[in-house]
Amino acid sequence: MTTNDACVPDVPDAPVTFSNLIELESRAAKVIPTAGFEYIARGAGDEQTLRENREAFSRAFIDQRILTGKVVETLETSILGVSLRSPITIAAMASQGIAHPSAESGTAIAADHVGTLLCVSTVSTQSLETIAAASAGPKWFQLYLTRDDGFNRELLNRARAAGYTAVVLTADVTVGGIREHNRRNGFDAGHLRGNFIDAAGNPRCTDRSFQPALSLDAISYAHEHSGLPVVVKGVTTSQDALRVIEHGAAAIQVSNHGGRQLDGSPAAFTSLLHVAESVEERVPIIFDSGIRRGTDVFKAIAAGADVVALGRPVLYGLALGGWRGVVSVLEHLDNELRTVMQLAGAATVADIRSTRLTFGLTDRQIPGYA
Ligand SMILES: Cc1cc2nc3c(=O)[nH]c(=O)nc-3n(C[C@H](O)[C@H](O)[C@H](O)COP(=O)(O)O)c2cc1C
Ligand SMILES: O=C(O)C(=O)c1ccccc1
Repeated sequence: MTTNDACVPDVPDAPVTFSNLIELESRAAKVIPTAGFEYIARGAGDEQTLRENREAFSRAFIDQRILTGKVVETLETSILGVSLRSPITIAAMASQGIAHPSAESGTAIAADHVGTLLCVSTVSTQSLETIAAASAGPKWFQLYLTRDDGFNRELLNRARAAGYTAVVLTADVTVGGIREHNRRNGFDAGHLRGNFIDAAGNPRCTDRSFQPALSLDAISYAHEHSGLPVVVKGVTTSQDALRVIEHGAAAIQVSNHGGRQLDGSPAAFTSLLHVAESVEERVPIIFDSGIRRGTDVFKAIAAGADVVALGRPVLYGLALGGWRGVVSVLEHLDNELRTVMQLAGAATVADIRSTRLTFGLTDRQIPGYA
């Protein structure tokens, strides 16, 4: 037994009440054992990028439109043919059994309940088939390429066979990020990998380590062996956005992995501003890293994202209230977004897209400042 599975909380499925998603973190810290909590909550290195993911939103302001006569009509939207009740989807997150015994199945039930999309990690606690069977809702499969080619092909086949409708190729984990807390805590989630064992519990993969030499060929590889559209996750620059689109990406996910990989990379929101301008709507854009408020969702869409993906708060909801806790988290963020839309004069997601953002001036830039 390792420190992280010492006492996974078996909290009953029940709605969770809270004021905002930020305060959920300290609540979750009380129920998830320390090693697992730090694995989820913290970032790489000095956590400069983790902090900046939040800070960047506070420098962008929403140009409010008044006297429009508009009332919020719908939050509905779609991405790669998937209809969503709201532009808020769930990011791929590994080892969800750390947060709650229902693990990814709990998250899948919640996603279906609220009508959103779930992205399932290669390194999920439960197998991708178990998670697919837990709910009927739409699912994408997040791919980490291992060094075992046969296993990679098998995974992609399994994902298609189980009904996943896209592959999300994560490109920013060519090696694990520098996460000192995990070393200090002796944290190892390696035993929590449902896709890497067969029904009898035997290993399915000869070398579980991830492929460090990822190149653009991985896009066509993932597409050929799954027959599914490929989303490239971990795009932070315009140049890379254009390169992956040229090499067949059906969509891109602007993300810095929630500040868990390259510390010192810019806020994902800062990256989005550049990337969206260069992409010019050639492919849809999914955005993640740092979304905690309805205003963040609004700003990301106004900056050019089609949908956002929510990370850590989903696991906090799972830890605090099982699948019903995840529903509380998603509904809360939807409600905040609805209020922000109404105040800003946006009746639909398309209206959010056409809202302009203003960027904070420093005192010295304010006209008339001496
Ligand atoms: C506990 C945890 C596990 C994660 N595991 C994966 C993973 O297996 N694959 C992946 O592509 N991203 C993974 N991510 C990154 C998320 O997909 C997403 O980029 C990030 O959490 C978004 O930032 P946020 O948590 O600030 O919302 C993980 C994130 C967390 C918090
Ligand atoms: O922890 C993560 O963010 C992550 O993506 C990951 C990478 C390798 C194994 C497990 C999770």
